[in-house]
Amino acid sequence: MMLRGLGNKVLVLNSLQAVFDLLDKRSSKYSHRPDTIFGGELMGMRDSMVFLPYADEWRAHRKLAHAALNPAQVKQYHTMQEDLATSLAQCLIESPEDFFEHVRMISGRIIIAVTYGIPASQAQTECTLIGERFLEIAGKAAIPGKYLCDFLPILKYAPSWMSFRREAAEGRRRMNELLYTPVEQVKQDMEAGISLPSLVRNLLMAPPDDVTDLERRIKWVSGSMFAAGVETTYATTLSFILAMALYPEKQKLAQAEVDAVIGVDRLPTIYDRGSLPYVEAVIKETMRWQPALPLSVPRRVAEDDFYRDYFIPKDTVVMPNVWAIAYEPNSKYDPEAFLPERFLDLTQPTADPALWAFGFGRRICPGRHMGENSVFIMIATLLTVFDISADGELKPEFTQHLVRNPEPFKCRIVPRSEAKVHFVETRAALSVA
Ligand code: HEM
Repeated sequence: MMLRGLGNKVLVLNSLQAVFDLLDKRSSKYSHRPDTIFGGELMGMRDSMVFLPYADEWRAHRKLAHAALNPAQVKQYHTMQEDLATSLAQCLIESPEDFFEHVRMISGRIIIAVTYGIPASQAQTECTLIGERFLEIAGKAAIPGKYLCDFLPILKYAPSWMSFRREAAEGRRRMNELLYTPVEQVKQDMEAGISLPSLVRNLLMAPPDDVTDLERRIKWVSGSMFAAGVETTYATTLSFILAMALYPEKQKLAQAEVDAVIGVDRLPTIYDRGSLPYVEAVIKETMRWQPALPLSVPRRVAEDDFYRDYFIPKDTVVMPNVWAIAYEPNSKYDPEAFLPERFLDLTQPTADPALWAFGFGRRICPGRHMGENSVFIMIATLLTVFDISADGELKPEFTQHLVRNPEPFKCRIVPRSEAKVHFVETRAALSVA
């Protein structure tokens, strides 16, 4: 579907086949990002990995990200992720009604811990808050049409006292704080010999060959991790809590599997992932039922192209309509229903969200292995320790941002037994993160 307006052209791709044909098979033409005036130019986010043009600078960032986030490397972050999932359980035992804030703070702390290795201390909380302050403005900058200057680029020359110019300047200041403060902390910790394993420490100690201008690039890569990793992890975990409150019978089935496989005398670990197929199906169904990025992250076509007799002009913005892929009609399973079973049925396969939720081709999410582990350990820990149920009538509503989050809702999150509370306390006492 092609949309045109105010001199812009937007191509919406509504099938997995079309998305693969263009974004995967023709990666060299379809791997650019659209330019934005507010976020990209005025705030300066154009230099972050998410928005960089598909060129050498982006390749250097991806090389650093791959060195730190490939499947072998992410294993060293398992303990930190498990510690922080336990922290989430502790917070929920203390004040379950604040579950939105707790999931948000722990999603941020996981990224800070893995990226900078800063332990759970004032320093880590401060870094998370620095990141959150940046996201307040960056999140708005990513909403198409939020700022008029993105449609009328001439407005970028407006006087600096105008409110959107002042907001962009504040966004730039907050972004610089996120880029510099935590990396400086890691360098100090390394000098003092107290740094923990982290993406930044590993890259500073053993940079990949051929990457020059290392420190500046490490700052950008690590800052991009926070911006790209927090909201998606948070949105997926909150959608899971909402699903469990709406579909208690699915929660019971997942809890029965957890109890049978890991037993009733410990908390889950990331190594349990392969032994919990129903829990994995619940996670896939959560990602399908409410995709965190329903229009993925837009691309821009580098040159004129033809596809199935259609002409796609240079600079067209391309939106992979992940929502349409997730809700593709299926003769056996209603796309509107929350049915993890669809992912266990080999006779009527449903496209696995691993194929579309993390993006496509050369720009596929570099944090997907880590993100999947974070989501798994938070969800498996919640299923082990708590019963989640609706508190009054639940009408699911979602934000209309690039990353789609549930709007505030109420639910009860109650420990399943005193013994579970005890495991959380015992495990928390061993925590280093
Ligand atoms: C459930 C969790 C996550 C989901 C659903 C998700 C999804 C996505 C998607 C759809 C894209 C766009 C890819 C494209 O253009 O085709 C993306 C890009 C990106 N993600 Fe993730 N992500 C998640 C977690 C993370 C985490 C934990 C990190 C960092 C540690 C991360 C870092 C990034 C970065 C840096 C990019 C930009 C890549 C580029 O433009 O080259 N993501 N992610």
